[in-house]
Amino acid sequence: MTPDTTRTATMSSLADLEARAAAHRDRPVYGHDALITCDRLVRIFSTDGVEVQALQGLDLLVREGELMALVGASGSGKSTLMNILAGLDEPTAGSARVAGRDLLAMGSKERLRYRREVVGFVWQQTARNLLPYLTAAQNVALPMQLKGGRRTTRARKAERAAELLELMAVSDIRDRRPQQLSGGQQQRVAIAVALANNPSVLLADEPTGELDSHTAEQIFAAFRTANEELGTTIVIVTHDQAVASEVRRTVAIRDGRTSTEVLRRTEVDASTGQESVTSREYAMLDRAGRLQLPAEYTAALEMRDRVALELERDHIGVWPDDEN
Ligand SMILES: Nc1ncnc2c1ncn2[C@@H]1O[C@H](COP(=O)(O)OP(=O)(O)OP(=O)(O)O)[C@@H](O)[C@H]1O
Repeated sequence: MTPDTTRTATMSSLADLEARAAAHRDRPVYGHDALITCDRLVRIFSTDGVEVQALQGLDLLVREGELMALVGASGSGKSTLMNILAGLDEPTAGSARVAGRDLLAMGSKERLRYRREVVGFVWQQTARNLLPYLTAAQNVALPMQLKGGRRTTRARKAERAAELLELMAVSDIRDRRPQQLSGGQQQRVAIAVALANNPSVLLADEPTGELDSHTAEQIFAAFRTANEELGTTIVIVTHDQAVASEVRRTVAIRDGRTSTEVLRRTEVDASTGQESVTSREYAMLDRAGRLQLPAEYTAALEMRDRVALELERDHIGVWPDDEN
Protein backbone atom coordinates (compact mmCIF):
# COMPACT_ATOMS: atom_id res chain seq x y z
CA MET A 1 0.00 0.00 0.00
CA THR A 2 1.29 3.49 -0.79
CA PRO A 3 1.21 6.09 2.03
CA ASP A 4 -1.74 7.78 0.32
CA THR A 5 -3.91 4.69 0.21
CA THR A 6 -2.99 3.97 3.87
CA ARG A 7 -4.19 7.45 4.84
CA THR A 8 -7.46 7.02 2.92
CA ALA A 9 -8.03 3.64 4.59
CA THR A 10 -7.39 5.13 8.06
CA MET A 11 -9.71 8.05 7.37
CA SER A 12 -12.50 5.83 6.12
CA SER A 13 -12.23 3.53 9.14
CA LEU A 14 -12.27 6.61 11.42
CA ALA A 15 -15.36 7.89 9.64
CA ASP A 16 -16.84 4.44 10.02
CA LEU A 17 -16.16 4.42 13.77
CA GLU A 18 -17.63 7.91 14.15
CA ALA A 19 -20.74 6.88 12.23
CA ARG A 20 -21.12 3.82 14.46
CA ALA A 21 -20.64 5.87 17.62
CA ALA A 22 -23.27 8.36 16.40
CA ALA A 23 -25.70 5.54 15.61
CA HIS A 24 -25.09 4.13 19.10
CA ARG A 25 -25.75 7.54 20.68
CA ASP A 26 -29.00 7.94 18.76
CA ARG A 27 -30.29 4.51 19.73
CA PRO A 28 -33.20 4.75 22.16
CA VAL A 29 -32.28 4.03 25.79
CA TYR A 30 -33.08 0.48 26.99
CA GLY A 31 -36.71 0.36 28.09
CA HIS A 32 -37.46 3.93 26.97
CA ASP A 33 -41.04 3.01 25.98
CA ALA A 34 -41.74 0.52 28.79
CA LEU A 35 -43.84 1.09 31.89
CA ILE A 36 -41.66 -1.26 33.94
CA THR A 37 -37.93 -1.47 33.24
CA CYS A 38 -35.61 -3.74 35.22
CA ASP A 39 -32.05 -3.43 34.09
CA ARG A 40 -29.46 -5.87 35.44
CA LEU A 41 -31.26 -6.03 38.76
CA VAL A 42 -29.33 -7.63 41.61
CA ARG A 43 -30.60 -8.42 45.11
CA ILE A 44 -28.28 -10.05 47.61
CA PHE A 45 -29.54 -11.11 51.03
CA SER A 46 -27.00 -11.58 53.81
CA THR A 47 -28.11 -13.51 56.83
CA ASP A 48 -25.66 -14.76 59.47
CA GLY A 49 -22.73 -14.22 57.13
CA VAL A 50 -24.32 -16.28 54.33
CA GLU A 51 -25.05 -14.48 51.08
CA VAL A 52 -27.93 -15.45 48.81
CA GLN A 53 -28.10 -13.88 45.37
CA ALA A 54 -31.87 -13.84 44.86
CA LEU A 55 -31.66 -11.73 41.69
CA GLN A 56 -28.57 -12.03 39.53
CA GLY A 57 -28.80 -9.33 36.88
CA LEU A 58 -32.44 -9.61 35.91
CA ASP A 59 -33.70 -7.75 32.83
CA LEU A 60 -37.42 -7.25 32.26
CA LEU A 61 -39.53 -4.85 30.22
CA VAL A 62 -43.31 -4.57 30.60
CA ARG A 63 -45.27 -2.29 28.31
CA GLU A 64 -48.27 -0.21 29.34
CA GLY A 65 -51.54 -2.15 29.14
CA GLU A 66 -49.96 -5.61 29.32
CA LEU A 67 -51.39 -8.49 31.32
CA MET A 68 -48.51 -10.88 31.84
CA ALA A 69 -47.46 -13.81 34.01
CA LEU A 70 -44.17 -14.52 35.77
CA VAL A 71 -43.40 -18.18 36.43
CA GLY A 72 -40.42 -20.02 37.90
CA ALA A 73 -39.40 -22.72 40.35
CA SER A 74 -39.53 -22.09 44.07
CA GLY A 75 -36.61 -19.89 45.12
CA SER A 76 -36.00 -18.50 41.62
CA GLY A 77 -36.53 -14.91 42.77
CA LYS A 78 -40.13 -14.11 41.82
CA SER A 79 -41.24 -12.75 45.19
CA THR A 80 -38.00 -10.81 45.56
CA LEU A 81 -38.72 -9.08 42.25
CA MET A 82 -42.35 -8.39 43.21
CA ASN A 83 -41.31 -6.88 46.56
CA ILE A 84 -38.90 -4.55 44.74
CA LEU A 85 -41.53 -3.52 42.20
CA ALA A 86 -44.00 -2.98 45.03
CA GLY A 87 -41.56 -0.56 46.69
CA LEU A 88 -41.26 -2.78 49.78
CA ASP A 89 -37.63 -3.77 49.19
CA GLU A 90 -34.62 -2.18 47.50
CA PRO A 91 -32.27 -3.83 45.00
CA THR A 92 -28.58 -4.17 45.80
CA ALA A 93 -27.57 -3.03 42.29
CA GLY A 94 -28.96 -2.41 38.83
CA SER A 95 -31.90 -0.17 38.05
CA ALA A 96 -35.66 -0.43 38.23
CA ARG A 97 -38.15 2.11 36.94
CA VAL A 98 -41.92 1.94 37.18
CA ALA A 99 -44.13 4.57 35.56
CA GLY A 100 -41.25 7.03 35.42
CA ARG A 101 -40.18 6.49 39.08
CA ASP A 102 -36.63 5.40 39.81
CA LEU A 103 -37.09 2.78 42.55
CA LEU A 104 -33.52 3.20 43.79
CA ALA A 105 -33.72 6.94 44.24
CA MET A 106 -36.93 7.33 46.21
CA GLY A 107 -36.92 8.86 49.67
CA SER A 108 -39.22 7.45 52.35
CA LYS A 109 -42.02 9.96 51.66
CA GLU A 110 -41.90 9.33 47.94
CA ARG A 111 -41.79 5.57 48.54
CA LEU A 112 -44.94 5.72 50.65
CA ARG A 113 -46.66 7.74 47.98
CA TYR A 114 -45.48 5.29 45.31
CA ARG A 115 -47.00 2.39 47.25
CA ARG A 116 -50.27 4.22 47.73
CA GLU A 117 -50.73 5.69 44.28
CA VAL A 118 -48.56 4.10 41.59
CA VAL A 119 -48.81 0.39 42.39
CA GLY A 120 -51.53 -1.81 43.79
CA PHE A 121 -50.88 -5.32 45.05
CA VAL A 122 -52.72 -8.52 45.76
CA TRP A 123 -50.97 -11.17 47.86
CA GLN A 124 -51.51 -14.90 48.05
CA GLN A 125 -52.64 -14.90 51.69
CA THR A 126 -56.18 -13.62 51.44
CA ALA A 127 -55.94 -12.36 55.04
CA ARG A 128 -52.97 -10.10 54.16
CA ASN A 129 -55.01 -8.12 51.63
CA LEU A 130 -57.92 -6.91 53.76
CA LEU A 131 -58.44 -5.41 57.20
CA PRO A 132 -60.62 -7.83 59.19
CA TYR A 133 -62.64 -5.21 61.08
CA LEU A 134 -63.73 -3.27 57.99
CA THR A 135 -66.49 -4.22 55.54
CA ALA A 136 -65.66 -4.92 51.88
CA ALA A 137 -66.77 -1.39 50.87
CA GLN A 138 -64.79 0.21 53.71
CA ASN A 139 -61.70 -1.79 52.72
CA VAL A 140 -61.94 -0.45 49.17
CA ALA A 141 -62.52 3.14 50.34
CA LEU A 142 -59.56 3.05 52.77
CA PRO A 143 -56.69 3.56 50.25
CA MET A 144 -58.56 6.58 48.84
CA GLN A 145 -58.90 8.06 52.33
CA LEU A 146 -55.20 7.44 53.06
CA LYS A 147 -54.26 9.14 49.80
CA GLY A 148 -56.20 12.20 50.93
CA GLY A 149 -56.89 14.99 48.49
CA ARG A 150 -59.70 17.38 49.31
CA ARG A 151 -61.13 17.41 45.83
CA THR A 152 -62.47 13.87 46.11
CA THR A 153 -65.40 13.97 48.48
CA ARG A 154 -66.31 11.17 50.84
CA ALA A 155 -69.40 10.48 48.71
CA ARG A 156 -67.30 10.18 45.55
CA LYS A 157 -64.94 7.76 47.31
CA ALA A 158 -67.88 5.61 48.40
CA GLU A 159 -69.24 5.76 44.86
CA ARG A 160 -65.90 4.63 43.38
CA ALA A 161 -65.69 1.79 45.92
CA ALA A 162 -69.17 0.67 44.84
CA GLU A 163 -68.18 0.85 41.15
CA LEU A 164 -65.08 -1.25 41.72
CA LEU A 165 -66.96 -3.87 43.73
CA GLU A 166 -69.47 -4.04 40.90
CA LEU A 167 -66.71 -4.43 38.30
CA MET A 168 -65.36 -7.34 40.37
CA ALA A 169 -68.92 -8.78 40.59
CA VAL A 170 -69.08 -8.64 44.40
CA SER A 171 -71.52 -5.74 44.96
CA ASP A 172 -73.80 -8.03 46.94
CA ILE A 173 -71.31 -8.57 49.75
CA ARG A 174 -70.25 -4.94 50.15
CA ASP A 175 -71.34 -4.74 53.80
CA ARG A 176 -69.74 -7.99 54.94
CA ARG A 177 -66.44 -8.32 56.77
CA PRO A 178 -63.64 -10.51 55.32
CA GLN A 179 -64.29 -13.48 57.62
CA GLN A 180 -67.85 -13.64 56.24
CA LEU A 181 -66.52 -14.04 52.69
CA SER A 182 -65.25 -17.03 50.70
CA GLY A 183 -61.58 -17.06 49.61
CA GLY A 184 -62.59 -16.13 46.05
CA GLN A 185 -64.78 -13.23 47.23
CA GLN A 186 -61.95 -11.99 49.44
CA GLN A 187 -59.54 -11.95 46.50
CA ARG A 188 -62.00 -10.04 44.32
CA VAL A 189 -62.43 -7.45 47.05
CA ALA A 190 -58.62 -7.39 47.32
CA ILE A 191 -58.36 -6.59 43.59
CA ALA A 192 -60.89 -3.77 44.07
CA VAL A 193 -58.78 -2.44 46.99
CA ALA A 194 -55.64 -2.61 44.85
CA LEU A 195 -57.39 -0.67 42.08
CA ALA A 196 -58.87 1.98 44.39
CA ASN A 197 -56.34 4.71 43.64
CA ASN A 198 -56.22 3.87 39.94
CA PRO A 199 -52.63 2.57 39.98
CA SER A 200 -50.44 2.38 36.87
CA VAL A 201 -49.49 -1.19 37.75
CA LEU A 202 -51.24 -4.00 39.59
CA LEU A 203 -48.89 -6.62 41.05
CA ALA A 204 -50.23 -9.98 42.20
CA ASP A 205 -48.08 -12.63 43.92
CA GLU A 206 -49.71 -16.07 43.65
CA PRO A 207 -53.21 -14.57 43.97
CA THR A 208 -54.87 -17.93 43.27
CA GLY A 209 -52.50 -20.02 45.41
CA GLU A 210 -55.03 -20.69 48.17
CA LEU A 211 -58.01 -21.28 45.86
CA ASP A 212 -59.47 -24.30 44.05
CA SER A 213 -59.12 -24.35 40.27
CA HIS A 214 -62.68 -23.20 39.49
CA THR A 215 -62.39 -20.19 41.84
CA ALA A 216 -58.89 -19.50 40.50
CA GLU A 217 -60.38 -19.22 37.00
CA GLN A 218 -62.90 -16.66 38.22
CA ILE A 219 -60.17 -14.62 39.91
CA PHE A 220 -58.15 -14.67 36.75
CA ALA A 221 -61.23 -13.45 34.84
CA ALA A 222 -61.45 -10.58 37.34
CA PHE A 223 -57.85 -9.57 36.55
CA ARG A 224 -58.66 -9.70 32.86
CA THR A 225 -61.67 -7.45 33.42
CA ALA A 226 -59.49 -4.92 35.27
CA ASN A 227 -56.96 -5.02 32.43
CA GLU A 228 -59.56 -4.64 29.68
CA GLU A 229 -62.00 -2.21 31.32
CA LEU A 230 -59.54 0.04 33.17
CA GLY A 231 -56.42 -0.48 31.04
CA THR A 232 -54.37 -1.34 34.15
CA THR A 233 -51.02 -3.02 33.48
CA ILE A 234 -50.97 -6.29 35.43
CA VAL A 235 -48.11 -8.60 36.44
CA ILE A 236 -49.14 -11.90 38.04
CA VAL A 237 -46.71 -14.35 39.66
CA THR A 238 -48.19 -17.80 39.41
CA HIS A 239 -47.50 -21.51 39.71
CA ASP A 240 -50.82 -22.18 38.05
CA GLN A 241 -50.26 -23.43 34.49
CA ALA A 242 -53.89 -22.66 33.62
CA VAL A 243 -53.39 -18.98 34.52
CA ALA A 244 -50.02 -18.83 32.79
CA SER A 245 -51.47 -20.22 29.56
CA GLU A 246 -54.32 -17.67 29.54
CA VAL A 247 -52.10 -14.62 29.15
CA ARG A 248 -50.44 -13.43 25.98
CA ARG A 249 -46.98 -13.30 27.55
CA THR A 250 -45.39 -15.52 30.16
CA VAL A 251 -41.86 -14.81 31.36
CA ALA A 252 -39.93 -17.52 33.18
CA ILE A 253 -37.37 -16.67 35.86
CA ARG A 254 -34.51 -19.08 36.52
CA ASP A 255 -31.81 -18.52 39.14
CA GLY A 256 -32.63 -14.84 39.53
CA ARG A 257 -32.70 -14.02 35.82
CA THR A 258 -35.36 -13.98 33.14
CA SER A 259 -34.63 -17.06 31.05
CA THR A 260 -37.43 -17.76 28.58
CA GLU A 261 -40.56 -16.09 27.36
CA VAL A 262 -43.67 -17.56 25.75
CA LEU A 263 -45.78 -15.36 23.48
CA ARG A 264 -49.27 -16.46 22.45
CA ARG A 265 -51.22 -15.19 19.50
CA THR A 266 -54.80 -15.80 18.45
CA GLU A 267 -55.05 -16.50 14.73
CA VAL A 268 -58.25 -16.65 12.71
CA ASP A 269 -58.38 -19.06 9.79
CA ALA A 270 -59.41 -16.95 6.76
CA SER A 271 -61.49 -19.73 5.17
CA THR A 272 -63.23 -21.30 8.20
CA GLY A 273 -63.19 -18.29 10.56
CA GLN A 274 -62.00 -20.64 13.30
CA GLU A 275 -59.80 -19.18 16.02
CA SER A 276 -56.69 -20.94 17.24
CA VAL A 277 -53.98 -19.95 19.69
CA THR A 278 -50.38 -20.39 18.63
CA SER A 279 -47.55 -20.03 21.09
CA ARG A 280 -43.84 -19.69 20.63
CA GLU A 281 -41.06 -19.91 23.17
CA TYR A 282 -38.17 -17.46 23.07
CA ALA A 283 -34.90 -17.46 24.97
CA MET A 284 -33.88 -14.15 26.52
CA LEU A 285 -30.77 -12.49 25.21
CA ASP A 286 -29.41 -10.03 27.76
CA ARG A 287 -27.58 -6.86 26.94
CA ALA A 288 -24.19 -8.49 27.46
CA GLY A 289 -25.18 -11.07 24.81
CA ARG A 290 -25.77 -13.87 27.34
CA LEU A 291 -28.32 -16.50 26.43
CA GLN A 292 -29.68 -19.36 28.55
CA LEU A 293 -30.20 -22.46 26.45
CA PRO A 294 -33.04 -24.71 27.67
CA ALA A 295 -31.64 -27.56 29.79
CA GLU A 296 -33.46 -30.19 27.71
CA TYR A 297 -31.77 -28.91 24.52
CA THR A 298 -28.25 -28.91 25.97
CA ALA A 299 -28.82 -32.30 27.62
CA ALA A 300 -30.07 -33.83 24.38
CA LEU A 301 -26.86 -32.86 22.57
CA GLU A 302 -24.64 -33.39 25.62
CA MET A 303 -23.52 -29.77 25.53
CA ARG A 304 -21.42 -28.72 28.51
CA ASP A 305 -19.01 -25.89 29.40
CA ARG A 306 -18.21 -24.93 25.81
CA VAL A 307 -20.09 -24.84 22.50
CA ALA A 308 -19.06 -23.91 18.97
CA LEU A 309 -20.88 -20.99 17.32
CA GLU A 310 -21.24 -20.11 13.69
CA LEU A 311 -22.81 -16.96 12.27
CA GLU A 312 -25.04 -17.68 9.29
CA ARG A 313 -26.87 -15.12 7.16
CA ASP A 314 -30.09 -15.32 9.22
CA HIS A 315 -29.28 -17.37 12.31
CA ILE A 316 -26.55 -18.48 14.68
CA GLY A 317 -25.63 -22.17 14.78
CA VAL A 318 -24.71 -23.74 18.15
CA TRP A 319 -22.78 -27.04 18.07
CA PRO A 320 -21.45 -29.33 20.79
CA ASP A 321 -17.75 -28.96 21.43
CA ASP A 322 -16.05 -31.66 19.33
CA GLU A 323 -12.53 -30.80 20.47
CA ASN A 324 -12.69 -33.19 23.45
N1 LIG B 1 -35.40 -11.85 53.35
C1 LIG B 1 -34.61 -12.81 52.88
N2 LIG B 1 -33.46 -13.14 53.52
C2 LIG B 1 -32.63 -14.09 53.07
N3 LIG B 1 -32.86 -14.79 51.93
C3 LIG B 1 -33.98 -14.53 51.24
C4 LIG B 1 -34.92 -13.52 51.67
N4 LIG B 1 -35.94 -13.47 50.77
C5 LIG B 1 -35.67 -14.40 49.84
N5 LIG B 1 -34.50 -15.02 50.10
C6 LIG B 1 -33.85 -16.07 49.27
O1 LIG B 1 -33.77 -15.60 47.94
C7 LIG B 1 -34.07 -16.62 47.01
C8 LIG B 1 -35.27 -16.22 46.14
O2 LIG B 1 -36.43 -16.20 46.96
P1 LIG B 1 -37.87 -15.76 46.43
O3 LIG B 1 -38.81 -15.78 47.60
O4 LIG B 1 -37.76 -14.49 45.68
O5 LIG B 1 -38.22 -16.95 45.42
P2 LIG B 1 -39.62 -17.32 44.73
O6 LIG B 1 -39.31 -17.60 43.31
O7 LIG B 1 -40.62 -16.27 45.02
O8 LIG B 1 -39.99 -18.67 45.50
P3 LIG B 1 -41.47 -19.24 45.87
O9 LIG B 1 -42.11 -19.62 44.57
O10 LIG B 1 -41.15 -20.42 46.74
O11 LIG B 1 -42.19 -18.15 46.60
C9 LIG B 1 -34.31 -17.89 47.83
O12 LIG B 1 -33.10 -18.60 47.88
C10 LIG B 1 -34.68 -17.34 49.19
O13 LIG B 1 -34.33 -18.26 50.20
